[in-house]
Amino acid sequence: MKKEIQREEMMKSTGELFGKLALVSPNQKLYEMQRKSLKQQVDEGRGEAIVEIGDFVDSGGEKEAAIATLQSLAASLECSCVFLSERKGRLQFHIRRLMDQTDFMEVRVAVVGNVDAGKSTLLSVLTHGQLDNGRGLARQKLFRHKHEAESGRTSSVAIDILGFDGEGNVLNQLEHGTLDTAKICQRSAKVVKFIDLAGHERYLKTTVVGMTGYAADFVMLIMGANAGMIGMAKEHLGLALALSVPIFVVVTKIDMTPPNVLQDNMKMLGRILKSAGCRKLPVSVKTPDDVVMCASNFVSGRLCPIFQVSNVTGENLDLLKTFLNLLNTRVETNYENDPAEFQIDEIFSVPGVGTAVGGTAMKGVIRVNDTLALGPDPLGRFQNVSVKSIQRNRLPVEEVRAGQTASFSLKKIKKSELRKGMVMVSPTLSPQACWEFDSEILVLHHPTTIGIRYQVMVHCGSIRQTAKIVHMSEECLRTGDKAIVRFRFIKQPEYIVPGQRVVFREGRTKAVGNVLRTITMANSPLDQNEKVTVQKGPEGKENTRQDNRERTNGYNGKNGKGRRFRTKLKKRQNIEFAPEGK
Ligand SMILES: Nc1nc2c(ncn2[C@@H]2O[C@H](COP(=O)(O)OP(=O)(O)OP(=O)(O)O)[C@@H](O)[C@H]2O)c(=O)[nH]1
Repeated sequence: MKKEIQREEMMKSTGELFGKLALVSPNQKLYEMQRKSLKQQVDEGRGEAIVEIGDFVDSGGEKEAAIATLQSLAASLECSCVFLSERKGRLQFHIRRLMDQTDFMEVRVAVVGNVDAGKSTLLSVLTHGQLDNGRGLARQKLFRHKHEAESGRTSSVAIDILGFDGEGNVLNQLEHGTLDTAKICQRSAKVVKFIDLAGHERYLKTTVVGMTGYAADFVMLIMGANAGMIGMAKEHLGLALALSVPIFVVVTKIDMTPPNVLQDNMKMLGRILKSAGCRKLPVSVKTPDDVVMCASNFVSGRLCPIFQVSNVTGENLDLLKTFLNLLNTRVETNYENDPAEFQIDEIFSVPGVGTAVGGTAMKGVIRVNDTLALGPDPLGRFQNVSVKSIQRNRLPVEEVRAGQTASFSLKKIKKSELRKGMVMVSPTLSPQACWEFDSEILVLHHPTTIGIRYQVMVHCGSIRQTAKIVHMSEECLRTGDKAIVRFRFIKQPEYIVPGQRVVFREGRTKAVGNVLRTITMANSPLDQNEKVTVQKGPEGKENTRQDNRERTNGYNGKNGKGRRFRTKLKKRQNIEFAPEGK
C-alpha cells in the first residue's frame, strides 16, 4: 500500500501520470488523479488538449491497454479522443470537449499576402474541398461570405469559415452549390474563421482594420513559391509582428515552381523570419508529428510553422487542415470570469428584429436579457441596454463568451445612436470614456520626423479615429524611435483600457504601441487657447490645425462646408467639455 502511494506521488511529481506505467490498469485512486489532471488540461486549453502517452517499445498489449484507459478518461469527461501521431514510441492524442449543438470553439485567422499569392484559391480549396486548375478555377467558386451573407453583418472584409467536428473531420459541405454557414456552425466543435484581407497596397487600411478590429488570433501569411516574399507580404509580416499576433506561413504553387527557385525563395523566407526584426524560429512542417509539435508550441509566437502546399495537386493540404484543427484561441481562460466587455465593429438593422450590433467579446460572458452599459456617445456617456437575442454565425445562442464573435439585437436602441468603436461592458465596471491616453509607441516608418500636434489615425480594437499628439517624452521621433506619447482624440471620447494594442497610421507613416494610461473625461479639459500652428505641410508651409482638420474630414472649405462644419464642431466641443451636470 505504501509502495502504491509512493508510486502515485512520484508519477504526480514527475508529470508521468500519462506514462506507460500509469495508464496500464491504474487503480481507482490513480485513475481519479489522471482524470483530474486531464480535466485541468482541457479546461486550461479552453476545451482542448494534446496529450502524449508512452513509451511503448515492444507492445505486448500495453499500448492497447493504455489507449483504452485514455479513451475511458476522455469519455468520462465528455471529450473525444483522437490519435494524432507517433514519435519514438510516444503517442499523441487530441482531446476535445464535446459541445452542445449551439456552441462551438472559434479561432480567427487573418489571411494576408501579396497579390496573386493564391489567398483566395487556398481559402476556396480549404472551405469547398475542391482543387484548383492553376488558372483561377477555385477562386471563382468561392462564395464570398461578406459578413452580410454570413451573419447579417455588413463589412468590407470577407469572411470564410471552416468547421471541424469533434474528431477533426472537415464539415464544410456544399448544398446546392453554396455553403450553409449556420448549419456548419451547428454541427461543428470548432470553427476557423478566415478574415480575408486584401493583398493590394491600396487596401492596407483594410488590413490594419482586419488585424486590429477583428481581433485575429493568428495570421496566415500566404507566399507564392514562384514569387517569394515580395511586395505587400513583407509589410503584412511587419504589421503582424508589431501587433504580436503569432504567424504561420503557407507557401503555395509548389507544383509549378522549379526546385531551384523554390529552394532560393524558401531560403530567403527563412532569412527574413530569423532576422533581428522578426526573431522567429522557422519550422518546415513535413509530417503529422511536426504539425503536433508546432500546434502545441505555437501560441507562444516564437515558432513560425511553414507549410509548402499545392492547391492544384492538394499536396500537404491535409497537414495544414490538421494544424488548423489543433489551433486554439489566444484569449486567456480566466477572461471568462471577468466582467463582460464587447467591442462593436458592425451596426445594422434587421427587418422585424430592430437594431443589432456585431463584434467580439473580449472578456466575460454575455447572456440573453443581460443589461450592459453601451457607449461612449459623443458626450462620453454610457447608457444601459438590454440584450434581446444573440446570434453566432446566424445561429441563435443563449450566451457568448470571451474570444467569440457574435451579433446582438438590442432593445429600445436606434441605429443612429450607435457607431463602430463603441463598447458594451458590464455596468459593474463603471466605464469612463477618455479624450486622451498615453501610449508607448514604436515608429515603424515615417519619411521625416514626428512632433507635437502631429495627427494620425488611431486603430485600437474596433476604434478608428484621428488623434493628435499633445505630448511626447522625446522632442521628435524618426523611424525606429520609441517614446511615450500622449494622444488626444479629435472628434469624440472613446473607451479604451490600459494594455490594449494600438496601431497609428497616416499615409505611409506607421507606428505601434500599447495603451499605458487613459485620462478619463473628468481629468481632460479642452485646451481652448491651444496654438493652432502645427507640422510642416507637403510644400514646406506650416499647416494650421484648420487645414489638417479639413484634410482629415474631407472638407475643402471652398464651398463653405468647412466653415459650417467647424462651427458645428466648435459648438459640440463646447458642449462636450461643459462641466458635468450642466
Ligand atoms: N499551379 C498553381 N496555381 C495556383 C496555386 N494557387 C493559386 N494558383 C493560381 O494563382 C492565381 C492567383 O491566385 P489567387 O487565389 O487569385 O491569388 P490571391 O492571392 O487571392 O490574389 P488577390 O486576390 O488578387 O490578392 C490563380 O490563377 C490560381 O489558379 C497552386 O498551388 N498551384
